[in-house]
Amino acid sequence: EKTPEAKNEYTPGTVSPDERWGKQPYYGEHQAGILTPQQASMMLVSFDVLATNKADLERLFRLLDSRFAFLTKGGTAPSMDPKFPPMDSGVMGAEIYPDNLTMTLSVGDSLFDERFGLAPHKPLKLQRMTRFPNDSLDAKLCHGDLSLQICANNSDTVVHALRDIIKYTPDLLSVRWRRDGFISSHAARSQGKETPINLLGFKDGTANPDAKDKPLMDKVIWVTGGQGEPAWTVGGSYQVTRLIPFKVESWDRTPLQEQQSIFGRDKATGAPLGMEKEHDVPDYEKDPDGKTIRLDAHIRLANPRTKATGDSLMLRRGYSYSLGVTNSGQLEMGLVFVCYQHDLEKGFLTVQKRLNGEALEEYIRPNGGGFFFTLPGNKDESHYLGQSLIEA
Ligand SMILES: C=CC1=C(C)c2cc3[nH]c(cc4nc(cc5[nH]c(cc1n2)c(C)c5CCC(=O)O)C(CCC(=O)O)=C4C)c(C)c3C=C
Ligand SMILES: [Fe+2]
Repeated sequence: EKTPEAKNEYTPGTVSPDERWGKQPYYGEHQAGILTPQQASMMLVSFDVLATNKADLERLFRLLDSRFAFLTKGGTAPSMDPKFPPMDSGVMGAEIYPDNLTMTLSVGDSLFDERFGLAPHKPLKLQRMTRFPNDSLDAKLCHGDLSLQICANNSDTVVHALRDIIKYTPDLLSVRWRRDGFISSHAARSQGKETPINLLGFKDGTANPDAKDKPLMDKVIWVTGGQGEPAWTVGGSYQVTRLIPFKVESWDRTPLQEQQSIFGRDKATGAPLGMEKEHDVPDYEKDPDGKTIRLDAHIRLANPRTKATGDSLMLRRGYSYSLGVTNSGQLEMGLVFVCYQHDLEKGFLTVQKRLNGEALEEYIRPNGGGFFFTLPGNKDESHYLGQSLIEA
């Protein structure tokens, strides 16, 4: 009798006949969930660490490592002794499918305070997120000792993974804030070929650097050593998270022409204005006065494509969110902006400074998020995630 997995004849790297058997490798030089093609469902959870000494922080990292390894591999839910609480929440049934689950752990600036003696080992560019001019930050939605990005094909898998982590860490972690996100399952199934559309109706992610280009990823995304970074950070990356509500009621009453000029792209095709195809590259030298793509268009400010600014500075991995309504009756929806880069200053901070004052600001007001450093991957079962930091 074939195992259920064999029946589905799943080959790693392909879409399984039953997508729930899709598996992302857990062990490796880098954590999964960064270069992984975006799964349909995500959750971003920020935690305060309750551990008060380094030994307990190590226990936490070891525990998270073993739960991540189990959940991303999948398996049968452990059997239950009715005298004890069930080992598993049971929300996925008897079979815990891997479902392309990735769990990506990052550490915040506050983890390097006096509690664990880690201050001398802080990543060089890691800092507490500060307010940008158009922000209206809600303290309850900002920062955290840890960030956990959970992504999978289906949201029940994501919720199951969160419940598992919470169950195993009552004395070690407390949730600070969390946000659920989604992209269309059609875009997710295309494995990066189809660009997801955000809740302003624009393709979002088109000009991302090619995640399959390893030399480019080593240049743009991963800390590779030197440049004053502590040795333990090699293989990691800076993670920026921003919660960005949209004023969708006003946006939906804004003329198409204005919407397109704000981004600098055609809404239907995603092509830069004046061009035909989504992946055509704008030539700003031929448009110095912004007659075709205005000078304060989002894509032009984000990436002016001059020799001085360079090209690909970050990998964006954003998700839409949709909650209820605000106290004043407005739809509460927007973008969970997530990006990764090897240098927080050269990446997000430089780009965000250029975006300050952009035309899009009329329709957005960031209210949360934080800056984190994504730990290097755990290379094999004889190690644990975060070991290089604990042993630094
Ligand atoms: C600081 C970094 C960025 C923030 C914050 C940001 C917010 C933000 N972006 C969109 C929608 C789109 N962004 C697009 C392109 C784009 N955005 C950034 C950076 C930030 N965006 C970059 C670096 C780029 C690429 C520019 C380029 O190389 O040409 C696009 C166009 C399509 C694409 O390339 O993805 C859209 C659409 C929203 C809605 C938003 C916050 C509300
Ligand atoms: Fe953008």
